Amino acid sequence: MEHAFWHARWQDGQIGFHQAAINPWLQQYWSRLGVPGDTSVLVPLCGKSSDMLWLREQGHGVVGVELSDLACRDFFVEHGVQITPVAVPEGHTRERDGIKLWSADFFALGREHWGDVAAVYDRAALIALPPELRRAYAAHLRQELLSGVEMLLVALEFPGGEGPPFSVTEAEVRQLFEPAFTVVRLDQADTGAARREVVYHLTRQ
Ligand SMILES: C[S@@+](CC[C@H](N)C(=O)[O-])C[C@H]1O[C@@H](n2cnc3c(N)ncnc32)[C@H](O)[C@@H]1O
Repeated sequence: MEHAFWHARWQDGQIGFHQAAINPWLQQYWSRLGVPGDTSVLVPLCGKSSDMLWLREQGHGVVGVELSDLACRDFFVEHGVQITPVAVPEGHTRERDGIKLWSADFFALGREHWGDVAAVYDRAALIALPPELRRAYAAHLRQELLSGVEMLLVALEFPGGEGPPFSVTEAEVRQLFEPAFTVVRLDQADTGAARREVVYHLTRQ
């Protein structure tokens, strides 16, 4: 998926993927991961997700990575915070009250940028990427995450169709992440139009 595609989506306000409400799977299953509250959580391809605020409220530091500078700006502005972005070689950063957003290509950042994280929260990140980038995404996480890092992954399954979003089955999740990660399917729910959300708990081995 070209960067220009996502920049255009944000520019034109075509962000139907954005949810104003906190994700119910996050609220239901986060505690199952057993991540201590004073640790940091990486949120890849974060958009302007309010889920980051919820994670912060649980005591976590939050590091979000998002291609669109508009999205990063809007996240803070919509929560009443004006921040001057800091230019860095990879893009820009904005940081306030334990939430740091990088407007940068996720694949250009690694552990040296996002620091020590105990967990990853993926809602609509993996499924936003076409097949070759899904492989690159899983490989990048495998490369950059230390043993013991937990991950909550919300995927979507549906027959056929052109993405994004893309349908990502359990078989593909396992193919992408095992054996470097253990993969436990936690739950699922039909969301209408033959779509099913499936939530997984992964642990980096
Ligand atoms: C489907 S949206 C999901 C956003 C967010 N996770 C949510 O739940 O609202 C996917 C996001 O990934 C961003 N994105 C796509 N490719 C990216 C990349 N290579 N690096 C960082 N962000 C990227 C897009 O700009 C878009 O905001």
